[in-house]
Amino acid sequence: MSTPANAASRPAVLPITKIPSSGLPAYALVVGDPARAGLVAQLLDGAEQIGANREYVTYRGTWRGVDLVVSSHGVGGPGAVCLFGELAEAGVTTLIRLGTAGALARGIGDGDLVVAEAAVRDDGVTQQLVPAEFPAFSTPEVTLALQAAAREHDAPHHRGTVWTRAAFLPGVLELPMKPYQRAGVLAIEMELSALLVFASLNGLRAGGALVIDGIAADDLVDDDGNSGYDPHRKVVAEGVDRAALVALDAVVRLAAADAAAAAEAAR
Ligand SMILES: O=P(O)(O)O[C@H]1O[C@H](CO)[C@@H](O)[C@H]1O
Ligand SMILES: O=c1cc[nH]c(=O)[nH]1
Repeated sequence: MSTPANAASRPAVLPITKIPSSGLPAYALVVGDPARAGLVAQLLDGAEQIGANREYVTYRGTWRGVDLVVSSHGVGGPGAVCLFGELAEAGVTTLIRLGTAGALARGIGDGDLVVAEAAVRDDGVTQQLVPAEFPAFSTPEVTLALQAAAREHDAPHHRGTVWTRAAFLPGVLELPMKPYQRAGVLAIEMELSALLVFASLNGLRAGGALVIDGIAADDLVDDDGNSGYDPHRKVVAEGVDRAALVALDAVVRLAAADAAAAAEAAR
């Protein structure tokens, strides 16, 4: 049998993340911080690092019998989309962002989890992929799996919309924090809408579980311009540990449902 020219020339690893170019499992957790990817990998059975380049560090392993990858995407939507694209090319079809975020609404405490139903598209990249009116929404079954897993782990959690914003802190322009707060947006972070839109455009499933690391960084800057943003507190680390288990168990729930659907289809 002859080999198609493009298959013969396919690289063993992909150029931006250096992950294998094919054969990855269907499920991925994506996180901003490479150290967080390592932390999740430590929970997995048989974890091995399968890629490391720039801010992108990827591990593969098994959680409760489900094969999955965990990858870091760094800070910001444009770079994160590079990871999502290469994961999809290599075989991933479901992506859950396990991130951190600042609280925008009252009643959301440090270490709490926000399960995202949708995101405001201020990510600075998807405007170049599809018109701005296109929605950024989580796949409903991913949202429900995350919520069920959060309940199972007694993790304090909230479900709703988050604001994905390219600018970590504002410059001289006024950004619409107050209107989004009045609209009920729960939290602010920097990559989720890029993931949700990328997933929609590519027929993938996606969602987000975000650990609250304080109020929005905008509101933590003092009169002298010093930032009080501190995502390194114990309450946040404990929230991340809890959220990692929630996200992994959400993957188990999705995998079980996928297996049942495949068995049903085969009958
Ligand atoms: O902790 P991660 O997942 O990186 O998420 C949040 O933290 C970073 C800002 O410090 C941004 O990437 C933001 O989205
Ligand atoms: O992106 C982020 C993360 C935490 N807090 C913020 O205000 N923004």
